[in-house]
Amino acid sequence: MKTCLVIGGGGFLGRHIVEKLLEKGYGVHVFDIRRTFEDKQVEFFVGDLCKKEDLLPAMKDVDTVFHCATPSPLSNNKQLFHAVNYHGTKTILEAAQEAGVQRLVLTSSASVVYEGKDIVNGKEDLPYASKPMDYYTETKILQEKLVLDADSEDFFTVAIRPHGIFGPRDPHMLPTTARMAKAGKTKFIIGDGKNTVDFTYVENVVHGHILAAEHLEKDSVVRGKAYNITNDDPIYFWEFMRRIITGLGYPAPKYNLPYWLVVALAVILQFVCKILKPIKEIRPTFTPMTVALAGTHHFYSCERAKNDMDYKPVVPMDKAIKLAIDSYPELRAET
Ligand SMILES: NC(=O)C1=CN([C@@H]2O[C@H](COP(=O)(O)OP(=O)(O)OC[C@H]3O[C@@H](n4cnc5c(N)ncnc54)[C@H](OP(=O)(O)O)[C@@H]3O)[C@@H](O)[C@H]2O)C=CC1
Ligand SMILES: CC(C)CCC[C@@H](C)[C@H]1CC[C@H]2C3=C(CC[C@]12C)[C@@]1(C)CCC(=O)C[C@@H]1CC3
Repeated sequence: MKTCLVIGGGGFLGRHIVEKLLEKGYGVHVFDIRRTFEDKQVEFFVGDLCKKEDLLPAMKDVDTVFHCATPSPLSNNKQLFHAVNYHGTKTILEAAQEAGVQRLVLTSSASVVYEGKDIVNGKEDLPYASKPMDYYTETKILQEKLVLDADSEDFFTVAIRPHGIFGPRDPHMLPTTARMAKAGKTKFIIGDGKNTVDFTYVENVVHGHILAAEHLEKDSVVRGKAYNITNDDPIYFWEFMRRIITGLGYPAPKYNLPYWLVVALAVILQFVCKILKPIKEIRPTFTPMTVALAGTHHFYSCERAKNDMDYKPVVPMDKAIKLAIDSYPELRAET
């Protein structure tokens, strides 16, 4: 593993992987649809991962590819998800093999096994969701299968399944929560507030990716496998949210709403949005998927990563929450 290419390296997780690779002395190429930062140590390639001719120059002399590009998981664009996550990943695999790349680490998602029902200490051998709740999950499943099936004698692959990533420059968790808090929409707890979930600090996710890449050798057990990577410290969803919301200076959620009621409202809202789509595109924060995530248990075992690649989180939850909040002074409530 000498020169690495990070596809999606201009995004949240990708850029953290880039920073750690540089710190560890690797050569780094970045491929992304737009340039998001400048760094003299990095060769930045702007292009569309759906185009092999865009990818090939970025893969020259690269031995390891990290693929962590995706359209926003909170979008509902079926065509875009299929084009980028499925067909684009196929194109990446073809280009990588043509360019002589030896290893590919995919950022998958623990959500590939989640379909809105409780998951308690879920292991990697749970079946893929038979009814994925959104196009994001549907195409993450297709993508992961493609990548794991591509493992071969001279091209080694592995998939990392993080869950609920947060940290500096996170585009979803803290910004969405702060926006809702500012609009006075975080007064309510969905369900009894006792559902336990994983939230994972970005540096732990990076650590899991780099360990996987460093273990990806000919006789390694990690080849062709998926690995859950979490903080290994499940927390009540609403305790985590309370700490983020109050940490940003907003009042804690305090009124409970029945879970079934909010699910029903989200399903109705989704139906209304579908009808209105030709006239006006609306993207509600509360979809059946986000409501399910807020009201069910979903936490995962990382025993496999501990056993096969000696994984252990490097940043504990208390410190992670503090670092994340401190990194976002602009999201704080005005006083
Ligand atoms: N965030 C989370 O909680 C979790 C994320 N994951 C996975 O982690 C990975 C990284 O996610 P995250 O860092 O949060 O996402 P980001 O949106 O921050 O990063 C993804 C990057 O990919 C770019 N991209 C999108 N389409 C293309 C394309 N066609 N060609 C080239 N680049 C493209 C995006 O550009 P642009 O922004 O312009 O679209 C963006 O820079 C993804 O695979 C995601 O599925 C897994 C579990 C949880
Ligand atoms: C309920 C509100 C106070 C706060 C809303 C927060 C949500 C925006 C986030 C809570 C769980 C998050 C999550 C993801 C995106 C952001 C949340 C819905 C993912 C769907 C991102 C992509 C994945 O692979 C799985 C994540 C699960 C958790």
